[in-house]
Amino acid sequence: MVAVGEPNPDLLLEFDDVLLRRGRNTLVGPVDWRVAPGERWVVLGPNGAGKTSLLRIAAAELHPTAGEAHLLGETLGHTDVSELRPRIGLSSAALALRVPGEESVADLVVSAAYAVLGRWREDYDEIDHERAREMLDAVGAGHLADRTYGTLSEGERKRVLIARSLMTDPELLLLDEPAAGLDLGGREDLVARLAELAADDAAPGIVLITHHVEEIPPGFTHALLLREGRAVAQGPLEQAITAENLSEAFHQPISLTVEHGRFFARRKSSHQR
Ligand SMILES: Nc1ncnc2c1ncn2[C@@H]1O[C@H](COP(=O)(O)OP(=O)(O)OP(=O)(O)O)[C@@H](O)[C@H]1O
Repeated sequence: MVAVGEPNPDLLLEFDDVLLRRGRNTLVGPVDWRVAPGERWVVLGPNGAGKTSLLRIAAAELHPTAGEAHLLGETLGHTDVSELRPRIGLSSAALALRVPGEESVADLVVSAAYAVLGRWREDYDEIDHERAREMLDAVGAGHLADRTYGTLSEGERKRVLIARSLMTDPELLLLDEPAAGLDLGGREDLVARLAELAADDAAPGIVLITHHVEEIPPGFTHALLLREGRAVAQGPLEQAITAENLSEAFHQPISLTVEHGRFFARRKSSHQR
């Protein structure tokens, strides 16, 4: 029996009535949300729904204004976030923008082990270099190790940043719109890689943010649909991703098809309504 207010040690993430306000605006919440080990979540919602804000709390980058956020058995506001953050892998557009163009891919990945951006020391342990190579291989980017970040395509950058976020062997992996800006081939390639990661029992718990149901990799298990900071639906994927819930989240009539574990959505034409 876990006392109220105490983190449940069996959960990776536990949000109780989490609320995030900036000025008069409520960006998130109140939201209750639980992520257990082995689960692969997608967080879906329209622009401005609060997805990135929610993820930044999950990354221990922001504290909730109200409610309680427990991460990996620790409670935000009652723990040293500098010890918590290395246990959480994060790949986001904000991080991508901070990477210097001249940074080598191998250094960018290996430096994650030291929670720094940019290679700040000359010598990393060989074991770190080996792991960096393994992580790059795991996302199909092993051949890019000697390139500089600035020379990579958008799709290659996304894969390298995911390799970096896996470097510390995190318990929770947070991916903020990893397929944004990718062309069709790049998206499909990334979705396939993420499906492989999702199927890997040794992989951490995963939370992936997207606007598009087409980007949900097969093997993902749960979904949280957000609208105006609140959960429209959450739970096992097939129960949460429905035409009805998507219509509510995106505030328009949506029709949905599912083929071989992939979802496809479009707006209903007027004669379908
Ligand atoms: N510091 C801030 N002060 C006030 N409002 C903010 C602040 N940061 C974000 N917002 C607003 O909060 C809302 C949620 O933003 P957030 O980036 O979390 O949404 P999102 O679902 O990730 O959006 P998108 O899909 O467009 O990236 C938006 O309306 C945004 O303008």
